[in-house]
Amino acid sequence: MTQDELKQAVARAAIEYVVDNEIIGVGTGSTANFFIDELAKIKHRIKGTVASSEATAARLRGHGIEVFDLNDVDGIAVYIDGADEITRTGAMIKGGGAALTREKIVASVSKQFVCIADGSKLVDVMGKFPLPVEVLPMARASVTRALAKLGGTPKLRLKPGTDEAFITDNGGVIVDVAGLSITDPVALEQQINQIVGVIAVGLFAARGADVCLLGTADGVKTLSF
Ligand SMILES: O=C[C@H](O)[C@H](O)[C@H](O)COP(=O)(O)O
Repeated sequence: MTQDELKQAVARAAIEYVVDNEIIGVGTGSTANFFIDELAKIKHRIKGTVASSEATAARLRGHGIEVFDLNDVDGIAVYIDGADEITRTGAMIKGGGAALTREKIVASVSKQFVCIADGSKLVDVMGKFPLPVEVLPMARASVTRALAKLGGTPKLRLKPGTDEAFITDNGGVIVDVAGLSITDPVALEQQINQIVGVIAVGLFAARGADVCLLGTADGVKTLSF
């Protein structure tokens, strides 16, 4: 099976977790996109969605699925999203698609977090995937210096093919920290959150996934945390 076929398989399996007549939180990225396409087939069953990025909102609306502002909903039954890395305890690195801050906000108000990922994302120790940190532009240099002290190599994310900083949906920039070996994700998440100028860090450890649907050659495996 190709990686895309694995992503499609977990996206299909995630439909089981959609709660009828409720608001569904929807993540960002290639795996989440497969999920949106599956959700479109049962859109009549849900009340609507909250999106974790402008790109996701546009794809949902393109399918005729209602997208609510988070401020206009009382709660979210389930949040479904991909990950860049996930451990066997449900901690994740997210933000490869630059949507980490809104993803974290939507996840924080959702009753259940269902991670959908192809098998390559499951790791024993996170950090092979550079850790994304969203930063206020005026604090780029000071936050980069603080992140360097943690032992990794921070690098400003650029717009593809340019030497200009990539700008997020929130007007922030992303600093990707390579070369970390994240043995205590909860502690590192807390430590990075305390750096002044950090908007959010792409470590989802204090609030990790509740369930992971992992696409493997032997089928979709369900990990519960
Ligand atoms: O900002 C993007 C998100 O955190 C994605 O969920 C993550 O990067 C995984 O994306 P993909 O499903 O494309 O591998």
